[in-house]
Amino acid sequence: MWLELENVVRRFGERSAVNGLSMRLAKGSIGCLLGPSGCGKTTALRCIAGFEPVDVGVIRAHGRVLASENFQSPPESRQIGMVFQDYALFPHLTVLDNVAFGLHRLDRSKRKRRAEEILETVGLAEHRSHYPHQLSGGQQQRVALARALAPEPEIVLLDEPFSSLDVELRERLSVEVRSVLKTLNTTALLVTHDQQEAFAVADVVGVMRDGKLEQWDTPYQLYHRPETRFVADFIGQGVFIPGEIVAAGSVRTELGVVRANGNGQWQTGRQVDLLLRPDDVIHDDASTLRAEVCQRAFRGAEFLYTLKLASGVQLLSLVPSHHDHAVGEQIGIRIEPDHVVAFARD
Ligand SMILES: Nc1ncnc2c1ncn2[C@@H]1O[C@H](COP(=O)(O)OP(=O)(O)OP(=O)(O)O)[C@@H](O)[C@H]1O
Repeated sequence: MWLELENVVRRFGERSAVNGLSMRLAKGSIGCLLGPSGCGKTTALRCIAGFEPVDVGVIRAHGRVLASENFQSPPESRQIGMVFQDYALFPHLTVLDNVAFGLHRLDRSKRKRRAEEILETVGLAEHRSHYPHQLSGGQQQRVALARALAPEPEIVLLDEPFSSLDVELRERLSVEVRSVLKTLNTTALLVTHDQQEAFAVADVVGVMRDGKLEQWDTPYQLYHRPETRFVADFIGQGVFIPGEIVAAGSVRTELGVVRANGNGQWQTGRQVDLLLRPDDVIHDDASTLRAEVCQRAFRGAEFLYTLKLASGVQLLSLVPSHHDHAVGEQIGIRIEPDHVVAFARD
């Protein structure tokens, strides 16, 4: 593994900001720590970079121990590049000089060539003589990325790199940054509280809660196979509906018997909650199962309908927008069972 954290703990007084964090990232992979404010993402990143010591546990990277309880290698020897939220560019240096800044080991002409090469990769070659204030926020962040990548670090850490940008730019830049990292086969770890960003950039995402990971998985698995309710709630939209297990993998609900993937034991008679995502509830005129439209949000290509069952239980359903139904109308629905997940009720 190229980056490995084993049971890492970092305490501030009584409180453990990072509290038994374990994760592994393969060479060339992009990982992401995703979680609500205060869950310890930034502290974890700072421990990896060497700006915070580790109280318990070990951090290994590219074949070396970087930090453990009684050892801290200095940040500058870790071969780790950092990209911060606020770019932290030098205002009095040109784009080219900003990027060349970290290349002090190379001679002058090699520095310039390397800086030009990496500016080409991030699509900013023609801005090489500009100063940071002459660039847009997105361009400045790409310069910051180029500067971090120029010395060819073994790992790049990105701390909320897009959060000061507007939504549209954020989306575009996440895709661009992923493409640059993949082109260079760079191993990277991103920290964000924005799920869309995590999914757009990373191969593998860890949902953090109270200083540790709830699940470290592909975006697809996190969305369709959340292992805990916290992950199910934090990732994507959805509702829980009550049910009872009637056989392994079968749950009786108000919607009929639904096939489901379980995260608990399949004892017959056990009470569970089924997670239904908006894409699990399909609009089907031919279905005898009916639900009333309570709310609708137009999203261009689709409507997000909030539907009410006879019992009053509400569902969300994503429906192509040419199916234009009014609030109060009854529509036919069926459940697409492939991805339904059941959670045992305590
Ligand atoms: N230097 C510090 N001294 C004391 N407490 C700290 C310090 N740094 C972080 N903390 C605390 O540790 C917890 C985790 O903070 P951290 O910044 O790692 O969270 P985060 O998930 O990155 O949050 P955010 O998304 O809001 O930045 C918080 O309760 C924070 O107040």
